[in-house]
Amino acid sequence: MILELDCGNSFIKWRVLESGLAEVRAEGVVGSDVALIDSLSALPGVLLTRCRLVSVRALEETDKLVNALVDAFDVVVCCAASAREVAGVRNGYDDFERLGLDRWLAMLGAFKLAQGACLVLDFGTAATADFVAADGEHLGGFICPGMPLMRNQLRTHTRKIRYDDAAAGKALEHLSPGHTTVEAVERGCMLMLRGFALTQLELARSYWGDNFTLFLTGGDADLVSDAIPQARLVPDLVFVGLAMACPLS
Ligand SMILES: Nc1ncnc2c1ncn2[C@@H]1O[C@H](COP(=O)(O)OP(=O)(O)O)[C@@H](O)[C@H]1O
Ligand SMILES: CC(C)(COP(=O)(O)O)[C@@H](O)C(=O)NCCC(=O)O
Ligand SMILES: [K+]
Repeated sequence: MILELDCGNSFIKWRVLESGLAEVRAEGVVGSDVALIDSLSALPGVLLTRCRLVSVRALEETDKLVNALVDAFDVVVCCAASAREVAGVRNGYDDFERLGLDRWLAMLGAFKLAQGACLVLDFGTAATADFVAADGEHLGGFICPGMPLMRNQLRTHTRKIRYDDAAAGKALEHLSPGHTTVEAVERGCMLMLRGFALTQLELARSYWGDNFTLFLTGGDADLVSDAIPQARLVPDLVFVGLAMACPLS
């Protein structure tokens, strides 16, 4: 079986596939290397042989995780690496190695699924936008703080904004102006995310009219999805690209 990992700045997204099949046997989201190994060890009837992984973490941190996986499961690990061009998509950064690998893989996945121009919006620790033209040229992108960074900046850098995560979830049941601190902050940050998304959508329209596909991905994608009904919500977009960057055959 194949283990797939998407190591973001906050969470590790994992899933286990049957070798040679697209079928997902098990999947999850964990906050640490130890929690990952524990979750995988607890899976009944799973024998991992290979692993493909993408990480936006520091090299030493990623190496540490790879070593832990090899020790625990004796897997052969393939780490996605930067490239100038894959599957018809051309990296648009001045220095192609500086482009976040999660962004790159999400673009590869999106271009494969769309077969044409696409806008990829990823809502994780950071919120990112990337534009890929119909000929596969990456036109560049934008990065801004995602929901966890926005709320934590307010909680850390003000004296009186304090609330816990449980209160945060409830505050987002509506989007009317808040009557409590938690409602005001959570709804305000959510509107910032939506504003970001709608601005990217306008830019894409100015480039391509209606001839493009808009993809939403990342753990907080559902915070903006009902504001953009025409978008395709593809939570595993990075994994689609990961399989392209690390073919295991
Ligand atoms: N099962 C989950 N565990 C943790 N966070 C989740 C989960 N499902 C959705 N989220 C949301 O996903 C966000 C993190 O998104 P993610 O794409 O995993 O970030 P990153 O790739 O930067 O680690 C969190 O702010 C949280 O609101
Ligand atoms: C922009 C990111 C921080 C997003 O990371 P994430 O929110 O998915 O954890 C990551 O793609 C990254 O570290 N990129 C390198 C800088 C760049 O893409 O220009
Ligand atoms: K991510």
